[in-house]
Amino acid sequence: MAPSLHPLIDNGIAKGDPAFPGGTLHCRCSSNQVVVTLKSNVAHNHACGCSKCWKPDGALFSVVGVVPRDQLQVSANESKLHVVDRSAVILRHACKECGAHLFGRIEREHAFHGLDFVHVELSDQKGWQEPQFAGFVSSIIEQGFNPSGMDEVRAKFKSAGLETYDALSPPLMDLIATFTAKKSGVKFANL
Ligand SMILES: N[C@@H](CCC(=O)N[C@@H](CSCO)C(=O)NCC(=O)O)C(=O)O
Ligand SMILES: [Zn+2]
Ligand SMILES: [Zn+2]
Repeated sequence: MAPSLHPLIDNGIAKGDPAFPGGTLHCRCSSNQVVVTLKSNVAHNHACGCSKCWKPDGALFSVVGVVPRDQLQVSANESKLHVVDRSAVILRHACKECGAHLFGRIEREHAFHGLDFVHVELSDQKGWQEPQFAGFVSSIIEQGFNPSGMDEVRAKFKSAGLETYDALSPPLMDLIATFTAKKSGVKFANL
């Protein structure tokens, strides 16, 4: 049987609504759920195979997008959140009880500083931007996925209409490299 990439991808991707204004995310506890309100849609939503992004049970990939951090607020049960790994670049705030990651925040100097990372499957609403690409695909091998299955994984993404990359998409890698270049004082050559 083909492996599950992610529930939002396995049975075909539902297109989002570009006019969707945002909504709420909630953790998976049966009571006293942590609730996060987003005042905008997500951007750069993507499947991520890295070892740190939160994946639903049985899924090989996470689906994660970003919102400006000033558009995100924790609306209920904030005291249930803890940071999973304080040494990571993205500080992932997860529910201590159910383990769902409500948001990831970057506090250090970084190309993506100011953006929070969120998982739209934690919302009951429809209209969130659909996944745009798959990143860190080869990283699933580091977590125990047999490398012989990678062709099938990449083919499955392709049939769902997603490009696969082993880091982020070219526009996002360009943003990171531009940030690094500017930080080191590089002067861009004129074409
Ligand atoms: N092979 C590593 C890769 C981890 C990695 O660099 N992940 C990216 C993408 S996460 C969302 O797209 C990253 O920026 N990580 C920073 C962090 O996780 O704090 C692995 O699998 O762990
Ligand atoms: Zn919870
Ligand atoms: Zn990731």
